[in-house]
Amino acid sequence: MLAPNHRATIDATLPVVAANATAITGRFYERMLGAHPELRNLFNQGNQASGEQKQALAGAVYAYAQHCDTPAAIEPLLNRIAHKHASLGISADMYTIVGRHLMAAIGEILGDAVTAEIAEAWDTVYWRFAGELIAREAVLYQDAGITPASFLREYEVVERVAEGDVAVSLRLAPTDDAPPPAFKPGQYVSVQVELPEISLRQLRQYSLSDAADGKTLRITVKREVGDDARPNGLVSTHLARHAETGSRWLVSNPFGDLALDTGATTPVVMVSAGVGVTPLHAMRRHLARHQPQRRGVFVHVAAHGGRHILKRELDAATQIDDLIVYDAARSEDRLGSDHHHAGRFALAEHAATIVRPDADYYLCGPLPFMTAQRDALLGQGVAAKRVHFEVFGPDLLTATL
Ligand SMILES: NC(=O)C1=CN([C@@H]2O[C@H](COP(=O)(O)OP(=O)(O)OC[C@H]3O[C@@H](n4cnc5c(N)ncnc54)[C@H](O)[C@@H]3O)[C@@H](O)[C@H]2O)C=CC1
Repeated sequence: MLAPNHRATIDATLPVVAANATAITGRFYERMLGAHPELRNLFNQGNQASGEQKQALAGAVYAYAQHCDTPAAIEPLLNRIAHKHASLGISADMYTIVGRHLMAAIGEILGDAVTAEIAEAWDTVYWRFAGELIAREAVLYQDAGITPASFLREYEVVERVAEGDVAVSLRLAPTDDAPPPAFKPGQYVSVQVELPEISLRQLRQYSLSDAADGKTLRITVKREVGDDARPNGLVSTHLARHAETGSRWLVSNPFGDLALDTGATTPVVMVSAGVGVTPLHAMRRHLARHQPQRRGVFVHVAAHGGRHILKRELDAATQIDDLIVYDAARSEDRLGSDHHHAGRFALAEHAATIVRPDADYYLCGPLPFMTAQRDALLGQGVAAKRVHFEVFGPDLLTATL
């Protein structure tokens, strides 16, 4: 529990910090990356350019300050961040650097309004937040048998398969003799690439798109085309271009808390759009291989057959009912065989197929898609704790819930 005087100060200053949150975190990144340019490698340059990174940090710190005395409310956010940090090799000493620049940025943006008492209360909140993450990350590293200094391992691309017009699946085998680490369906790895064009090394997370086979890991990478707000996906474009069979890459251990409960027997409902299919496809493959009697529904939304990622692997025999939706179907797409619904997907229209007693629901896709499906499921009477989702990239959904 925060001390009562700190709690009162935090509650009194939350509105002004919230109103200035993105200015504070924007200044924080400028200061910190100016003083420690090497840390630029750790931050997604696309998210920096679009401003999503600073919104996400602001959302996380704000949510923590508000809810830190109610662990149940804050637990999912802390776990999600800790998993992401473990996939990036974040070490405990980095929190000192972040803390110093975050407190300095608060002082710069809010000026004289920051009394010694206010600074002390926010410093306390920051260090509790940091302490919670450091502890969780230490456990994740220990369980994986790695340290932040040894979080990457070399893998070779042993198979490369085009997924329609938009993506490529890469099967990766460790170059040492040991098998790859075990993982849960739904988890992701970070892949490191060198980008000489921007003099940076970048790490990006990719969901594992197949169930474990004890020999390889598979990722599926979509070429991300940019727009006014964000540049082309530098890392995915680089991988799509250069990750030929035989090429070698540094890859993290699998992490991620959006994982199928493989010990349960209750129905599983997977709802994805676009490349968001990847973690849910791994769940589907796991069910086909290891729990063929477990029932469920696999809903996937793509524009059309050419954009339907992992389409060729849908036929494994399972108790899973498929609902494939093309919302911009082409003339060659066959309704009834390769898709079951043409037109915009609205979950409520398919509630009789999708909503099942005792089911767990996993959502993955663009943020507006996940928000719409979550709202629709709650509208159908599904309990919020049954709806699992993970925002890839900065966590703007948690910030908006
Ligand atoms: N583990 C994870 O959480 C992963 C998440 N992702 C995320 O998934 C997203 C996938 O993006 P793209 O493939 O570019 O998807 P996209 O933008 O191509 O959309 C896929 C389909 O969903 C439809 N759609 C989008 N919003 C909708 C809504 N609100 N209601 C109904 N239909 C909707 C679109 O019309 C389109 O047919 C990315 O934002 C990525 O960050 C990707 C991989 C893994």
